[in-house]
Amino acid sequence: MKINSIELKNFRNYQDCSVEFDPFINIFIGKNAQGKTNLLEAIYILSMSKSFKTKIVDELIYFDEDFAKIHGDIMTHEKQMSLEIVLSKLGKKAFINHNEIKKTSDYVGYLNVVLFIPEDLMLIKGSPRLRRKLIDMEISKISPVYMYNLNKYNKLLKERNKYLKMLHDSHKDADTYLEVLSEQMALLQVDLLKKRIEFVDLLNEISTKMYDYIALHQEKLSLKYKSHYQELTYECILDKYQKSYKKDILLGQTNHGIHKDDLLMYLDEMDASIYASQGQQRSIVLAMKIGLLELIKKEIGEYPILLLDDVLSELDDVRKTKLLNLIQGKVQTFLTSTSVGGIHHQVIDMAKKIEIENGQLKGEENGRK
Ligand SMILES: Nc1ncnc2c1ncn2[C@@H]1O[C@H](COP(=O)(O)OP(=O)(O)OP(=O)(O)O)[C@@H](O)[C@H]1O
Repeated sequence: MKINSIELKNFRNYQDCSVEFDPFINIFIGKNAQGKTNLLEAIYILSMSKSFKTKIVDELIYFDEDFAKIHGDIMTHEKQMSLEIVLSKLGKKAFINHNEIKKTSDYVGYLNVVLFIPEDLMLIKGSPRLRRKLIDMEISKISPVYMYNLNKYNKLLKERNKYLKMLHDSHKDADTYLEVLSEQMALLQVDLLKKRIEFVDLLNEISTKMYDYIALHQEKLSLKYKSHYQELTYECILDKYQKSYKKDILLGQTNHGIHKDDLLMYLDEMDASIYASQGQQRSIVLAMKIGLLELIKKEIGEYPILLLDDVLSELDDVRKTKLLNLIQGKVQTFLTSTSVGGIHHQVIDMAKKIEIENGQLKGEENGRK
């Protein structure tokens, strides 16, 4: 899939912007704070209907304006489509081919992106929440049902935690309502967990190969999903709920479930969250991101778009070349850089270079190589 062009109105520091893209490599070049990441963010929002930087819609709208608009013409499965996101003080609206789409799970999936930002290095040593978020985001791109059920689960979890606090504060025991909430959550978890485990198994298979290629066969990467349940059955999950009613009420929260799970990473059986060096962490994240490109291609038959924000400077020449070899001629890629200096000359030669200054594209017609 590809984005042919994008138009922005009042988005971040872009008042009016329109740009056509190269089907393969596009580089946004500019000094600091000119709007390079903002442009990547716009593409990301067009894909996921939300930002990777903020939950506050107002921050996305040009100072003092009432609304922002992101419009993109895309090509997917050889079909041309238009996607549009309108952001205002009232929230956001999503449109496909000018028809409003109310449910996020019906919108996400037409334009798939894989994002790689410097903060992703935190995936290895940061909190399990980051790894769960990655799993959920990536499965949501390929499975609207998963996204829909996950939203339902999160709402139930919020409701259950609120109810547990109430039981705790009023010194009450478990009752029928807690039982009903637990049953509903157990039922949803069977499918959600199955999907997560399948996803991690597939990602493991691909990322292991990618790591082997990137890290020059030095050690073996393996990924494993960590769940709280012995068996993936409704009965087993519900039994665990029932056995932890007392503890849950005492602590006023649900102490197990997919919201507590983790993605474990090993290098030659050693826990990467403890032992991986900086270089190894970069290789793991890169292997996983390329693994995601391949996984999405396998699932939906097309490569997603790759967004690289400031990450090339984090990679050494060997990794840069390997990344380039893996995506060249296959994946539409957008990357940001303050200068062309840090970028492989092969990339520069074939890319469309888009210069950005203070929310304006410098001579769009000069953007071509
Ligand atoms: N809602 C907004 N309205 C107007 N300008 C905004 C808004 N949000 C952010 N900006 C401006 O956008 C600029 C930052 O843009 P961006 O993060 O894309 O920079 P960048 O070119 O990627 O820089 P760096 O190389 O430092 O990462 C800042 O000047 C900031 O003031």
